[in-house]
Amino acid sequence: MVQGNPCRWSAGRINPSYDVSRAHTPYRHNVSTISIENLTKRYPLVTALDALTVEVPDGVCGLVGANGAGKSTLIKILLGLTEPTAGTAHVLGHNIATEGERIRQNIGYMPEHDCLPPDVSAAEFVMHMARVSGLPANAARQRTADTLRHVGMFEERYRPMGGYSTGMKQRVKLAQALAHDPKLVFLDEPTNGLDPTGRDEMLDLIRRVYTKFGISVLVTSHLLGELERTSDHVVVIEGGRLTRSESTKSLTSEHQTLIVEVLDPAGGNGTDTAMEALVGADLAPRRVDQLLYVPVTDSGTYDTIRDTVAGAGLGLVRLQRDRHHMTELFTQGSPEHVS
Ligand SMILES: Nc1ncnc2c1ncn2[C@@H]1O[C@H](COP(=O)(O)OP(=O)(O)OP(=O)(O)O)[C@@H](O)[C@H]1O
Repeated sequence: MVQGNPCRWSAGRINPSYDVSRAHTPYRHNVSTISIENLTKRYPLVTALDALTVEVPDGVCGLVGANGAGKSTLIKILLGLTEPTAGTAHVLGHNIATEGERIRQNIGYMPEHDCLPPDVSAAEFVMHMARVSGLPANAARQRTADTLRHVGMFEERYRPMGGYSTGMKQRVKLAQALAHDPKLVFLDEPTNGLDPTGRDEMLDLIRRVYTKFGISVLVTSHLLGELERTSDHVVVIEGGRLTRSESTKSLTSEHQTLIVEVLDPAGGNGTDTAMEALVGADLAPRRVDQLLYVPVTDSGTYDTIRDTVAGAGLGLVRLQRDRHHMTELFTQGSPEHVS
């Protein structure tokens, strides 16, 4: 069960002639890492996945859904830990029903829950996982050092893991998923239990798993917002069904909104006047303090705002595109805009 070139990871650090065929791989939207067709999983009391069909491209893909949406079930099926009730899936081109071993040779898995033996050090544990995956002793030792260095656990690697903080444990779980140099890793809720700083550091590490080492990532979260800057692509599931599958860029750039700020040269309340005038021009402004947020309906919206504001005798101080965040797109009611 030796995976790929056992020296590639370490060679990346010490050898300038490192094989860059996978590192710094540009994101390729048209390459499917995982292909899922009509995947269904029924438990006696609940349907965890309901005819799910989706293509997961190369790169970092966020799998987002509320608790119980079916994320862990999907990962377990793709790993071959549980069988689907119906449907098929291919991981790295291999069929989950018939080529489970090939798939497992090429993927790493970071489980959601704490699973680290407390009396064992990180170095011993990651080394063991690399050996179990089939690496020869020397390569496993080198890879263990490299992965623990990558996740920032090199200094602490000889301490028993029972004394580690949650953040340190999450990092070791990530290191063991990477130890055998897989082509793809499944990370199940890697930011669980982390404080905001720890979460940001973990998200940066995950991003670098792809940009630095060329390992594709499927990362789950119940928090849509945190995957925005980490993921190239986002798959959203709800009740085991697909809600959305889109590139992060297109998700956050759709539904454009313009921020409008005006000034009344006569000294009155220009914002109220502008609000009234824009509604009269068939736009749908929303007011937050002295700013108006106006949804873009077509390419003429800019001109309409400019002309309407000028026609109302006001000065246009600001006409600026609002940047959308993924959380807004899935929030009920009026989104809160963050510029
Ligand atoms: N082994 C099982 N037996 C019965 N029902 C299960 C089993 N595993 C999961 N479920 C149910 O399937 C549904 C989906 O669970 P799953 O763990 O996949 O969701 P999730 O999106 O990963 O949520 P969480 O983040 O809370 O783990 C839930 O209703 C859960 O209770």
